[in-house]
Amino acid sequence: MTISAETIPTVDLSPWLNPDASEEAKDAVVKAVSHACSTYGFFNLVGHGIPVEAQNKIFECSKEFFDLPLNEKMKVSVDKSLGKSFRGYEPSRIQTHQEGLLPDTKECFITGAETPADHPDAGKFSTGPNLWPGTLPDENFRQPVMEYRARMLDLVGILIKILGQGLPKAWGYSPDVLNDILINPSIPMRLLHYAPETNIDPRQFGVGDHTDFGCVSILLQQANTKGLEVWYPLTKTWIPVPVVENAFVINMGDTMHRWTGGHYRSARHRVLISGNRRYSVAFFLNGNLNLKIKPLDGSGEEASVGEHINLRLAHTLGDNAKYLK
Ligand SMILES: O=C(O)CCC(=O)C(=O)O
Ligand SMILES: [Fe+2]
Repeated sequence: MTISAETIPTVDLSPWLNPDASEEAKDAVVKAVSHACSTYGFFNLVGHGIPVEAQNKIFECSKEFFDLPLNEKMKVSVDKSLGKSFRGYEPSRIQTHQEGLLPDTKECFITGAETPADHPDAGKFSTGPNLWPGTLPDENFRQPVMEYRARMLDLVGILIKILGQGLPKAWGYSPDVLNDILINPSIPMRLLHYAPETNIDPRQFGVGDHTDFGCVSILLQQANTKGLEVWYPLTKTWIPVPVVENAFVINMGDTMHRWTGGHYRSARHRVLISGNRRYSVAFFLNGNLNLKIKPLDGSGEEASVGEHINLRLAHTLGDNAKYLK
């Protein structure tokens, strides 16, 4: 694979999923993923086996939801979610990632693992029942959203195994070393909508310069759109993340960065605004919130996954962090 400052790599997962593929072919997938994550922290994934119909369906769900009148969307706004579960509609201009920037223009609809309200953990950070808009029939919205989430959970499980195998051999860990992150994981997913903007202020972004908080993020970009960029420190430039046909963008978050002593890089990224509408879907493996992780390279202190992520989210919400209290 060539290192190019113009774009991020594309990795083909199909040999990993093919029971007849050779060990060499599977090993080449591990090497390609590991290289992409340690160099860029970002790559496009093809050959993942998730049908195009499932990708189109989730965008249909997004359109149905975001087309609702604001008062309907506000009926499921995040301030109505149980305790600190942080589910439902987050309106535009709520989250600010850097001092000096204006709040993000994106609006989003957040779901997570479905935990009933009477479960002992319901209401804890990122844990609880989802909020579903009453006006959208289950079969048009709730069911396909939950089906898509299940596909993402399967895919992220595969990625965690590959990432575990791709860690430096000199560290001496079993390839299963990352697997505990998948036990009862926090897995928020955001349907995202960027409305066309006419007044373009240089401090305004769809999503401002940030890193993701969790372990692994899986992003689906709408075809024929642009705006996502990733910071590449070697050239000190923002690299556009192109929409590759039938691909998911995979990126590493802060928890993975910290866990691997920075070996897998949580890269800064942002979404530019434009006069064009854009939809995307972001699935985040935060992981098991109770898990205590210590950098695998021996470089730092132990930290709990949940505390780390809660603090990072609260910071970006500023006054709106009341939703987490
Ligand atoms: O919409 C996108 O392309 C990226 C969204 C993103 O970075 C995020 O939600 O963390
Ligand atoms: Fe992000």
